[in-house]
Amino acid sequence: IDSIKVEDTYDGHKLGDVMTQEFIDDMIERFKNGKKIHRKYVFQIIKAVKELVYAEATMVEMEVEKDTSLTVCGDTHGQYFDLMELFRLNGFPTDNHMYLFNGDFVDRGSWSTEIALLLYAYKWLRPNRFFLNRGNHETDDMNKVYGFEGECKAKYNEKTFKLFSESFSALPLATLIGKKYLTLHGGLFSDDKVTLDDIRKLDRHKQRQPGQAGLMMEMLWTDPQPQPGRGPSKRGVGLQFGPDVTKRFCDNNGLEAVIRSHEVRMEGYEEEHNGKCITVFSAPKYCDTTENKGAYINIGPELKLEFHKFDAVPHPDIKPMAYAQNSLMQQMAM
Ligand SMILES: O=C(O)c1nn[nH]c1-c1ccccc1
Ligand SMILES: [Mn+2]
Ligand SMILES: [Mn+2]
Ligand SMILES: [Mn+2]
Repeated sequence: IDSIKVEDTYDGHKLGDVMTQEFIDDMIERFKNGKKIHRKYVFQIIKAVKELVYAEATMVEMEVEKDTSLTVCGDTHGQYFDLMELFRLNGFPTDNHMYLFNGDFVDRGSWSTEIALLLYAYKWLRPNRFFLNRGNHETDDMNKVYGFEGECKAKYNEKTFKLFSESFSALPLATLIGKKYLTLHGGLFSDDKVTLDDIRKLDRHKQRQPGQAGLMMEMLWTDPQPQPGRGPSKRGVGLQFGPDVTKRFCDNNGLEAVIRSHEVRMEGYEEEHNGKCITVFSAPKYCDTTENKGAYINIGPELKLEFHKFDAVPHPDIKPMAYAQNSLMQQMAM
């Protein structure tokens, strides 16, 4: 990247070798005004974060220390202006206001590069105060179809997407909060015997994409169901798990609850399975069509869950999936 020179005419804040709050504040304003940042900085940010998250455990373990708090957010799906609304209501990330984003940062909404770069910039600035779990939309197959690949190529270039793709494969798959709440994007497993240690021991670097079977796929794809036992997934990938599965997993692993995302909820969140399976979704008015609220969860040092809902805000007139590459049929017709 050193060979790339930033032109004197570039009107944005300059980035040196380390991330700064000033750079982030300038980037937030540029993105709000429909501007981009220099591709040199895009490469720097993604490469720095890829190295940071690569070195993290497959299950990150963190505590909410005295005088700090943690906000858990669910899917944001490229809805940058709604993420700004969340930060306006709940506070921007700081040293003692930590954030965890529980996957599906990108795809669908047409400001996916803005969201990904902002979350990455915060990760680089405060790596031990800002946490990212991989979602099923941090994968090549989904990004090709649901807009992120097309948006990277349209706003930046092909290399930008390749770097993001490599960084997505490096992301942790779960984050344990205060030994009581396991957060992951999708949900639980086809096997009752899976323990936190199995997740810790999972070598995520051996398998870059989740595929159609296995622990990684299930962590990114499964959904809760009201009936006991396990059932087929409505998505054709993964499975559905009932309240008994969640109870056994929590009891076997000393957990209070599992916090997951991956599905829209009309109120932005939902406590299911007798409060042991919690869904949090942070993309209000999803795809500009569903009349759902967004939500986030605030957790203090006493590890109590405080649920907050919020509404979508107006955004520039760019539709969801504006950069999605031509559909496969159209591509074949080319
Ligand atoms: O984009 C979504 O709605 C989504 N969020 N998580 N998984 C999906 C999805 C969308 C289409 C097909 C399969 C999964
Ligand atoms: Mn999603
Ligand atoms: Mn998902
Ligand atoms: Mn919208």
